[in-house]
Amino acid sequence: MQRIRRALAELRSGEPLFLSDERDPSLILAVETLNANRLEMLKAFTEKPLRLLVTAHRARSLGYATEGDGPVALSLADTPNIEALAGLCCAGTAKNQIAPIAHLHLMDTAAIALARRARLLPCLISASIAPQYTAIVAQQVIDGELLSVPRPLLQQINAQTTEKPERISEARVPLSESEEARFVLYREPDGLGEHVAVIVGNPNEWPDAPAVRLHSACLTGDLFGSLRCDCGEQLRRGVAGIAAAGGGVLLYLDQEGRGIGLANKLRAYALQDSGYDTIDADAELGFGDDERQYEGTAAILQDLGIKQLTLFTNNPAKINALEAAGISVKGREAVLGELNHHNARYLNAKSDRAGHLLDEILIEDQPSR
Ligand SMILES: Nc1nc2c(ncn2[C@@H]2O[C@H](COP(=O)(O)OP(=O)(O)OP(=O)(O)O)[C@@H](O)[C@H]2O)c(=O)[nH]1
Ligand SMILES: [Zn+2]
Repeated sequence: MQRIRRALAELRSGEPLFLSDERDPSLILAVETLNANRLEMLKAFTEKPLRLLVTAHRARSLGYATEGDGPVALSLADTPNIEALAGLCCAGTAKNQIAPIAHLHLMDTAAIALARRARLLPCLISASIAPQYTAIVAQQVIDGELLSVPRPLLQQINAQTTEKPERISEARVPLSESEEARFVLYREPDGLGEHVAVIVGNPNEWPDAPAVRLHSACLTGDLFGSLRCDCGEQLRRGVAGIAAAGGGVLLYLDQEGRGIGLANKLRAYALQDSGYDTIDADAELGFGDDERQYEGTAAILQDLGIKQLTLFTNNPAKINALEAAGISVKGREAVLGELNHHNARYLNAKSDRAGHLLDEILIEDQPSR
């Protein structure tokens, strides 16, 4: 776990990682952190063309006929240029500069999972280390200049998401929508994610299936009242609804941008301003429709003693995810925000493409801007 945490930090700060696989020892770097020096450094260790690792979503949006969820490796010409690389990772002008497909290495899938977990663009550059440089790389690892990530460790990256968040601290926080409220903070085992359970009302007086809302963080909507989405209203109405239903929990989940992080959500917003809808924009960036995971969420509910609940949501996928994790969803209540001309396109896409139950507010299709 400690090494995975360090690997996430290295990747985010633009340091290379040494993937110490016997067959294909290589250095990887996140493309969004690339600069001319870092690119030269990678090239200095290899005699083969550099490879670009992208997700299946990104490969498909680049026009590759790939099936399944696994990543795709592209073979880069001798002198890849940073702008063209960025264009291959993120919607840009590079679609006509299609590179040939390269061989996948055993650690590629886990490496892409690591980039996702680091909430970076899931796009990595990889350099196979030429045999004459392995001793230099080994020395850098010994000197602490380079972090080595062995294959078994990297393969744990997905498995670790099933570890339970830990209860850290709590306090009474009266809210305008419910004066009787306590905030309980849970920390993910990787030490990065933090979720808050807002306990509304007195748990001893809750109904048998207490009201629960799983609210995914939305800095723009929750804090600033962004008109691009409906989150801020849903947050406040969620607390009020839970209080009116006799109490329960609003879980404020560290899942900004449907799990892709704020940096990527802002990238997706920029794409939406050039015509993509919310789902296609995420696909252009290499992400699926919804990258959120709910195993930790179910563990928090269990820690709070909740085995059955009434869910405040319009998203059937959340009901399915909780049921799959062993929590019984006895009923559903809608939590609606307000339709406006900035969020109409977003809400329509959620209804038409992601199956959200929003008929009550989607009276008519309005232009987005
Ligand atoms: N990637 C991405 N995330 C967005 C966008 N707009 C809002 N979000 C995020 O979406 C999450 C909220 O998801 P929604 O689809 O609005 O609602 P939900 O949580 O699935 O369902 P409800 O329970 O009905 O609210 C928050 O994490 C927001 O930050 C967008 O255009 N792109
Ligand atoms: Zn929002």
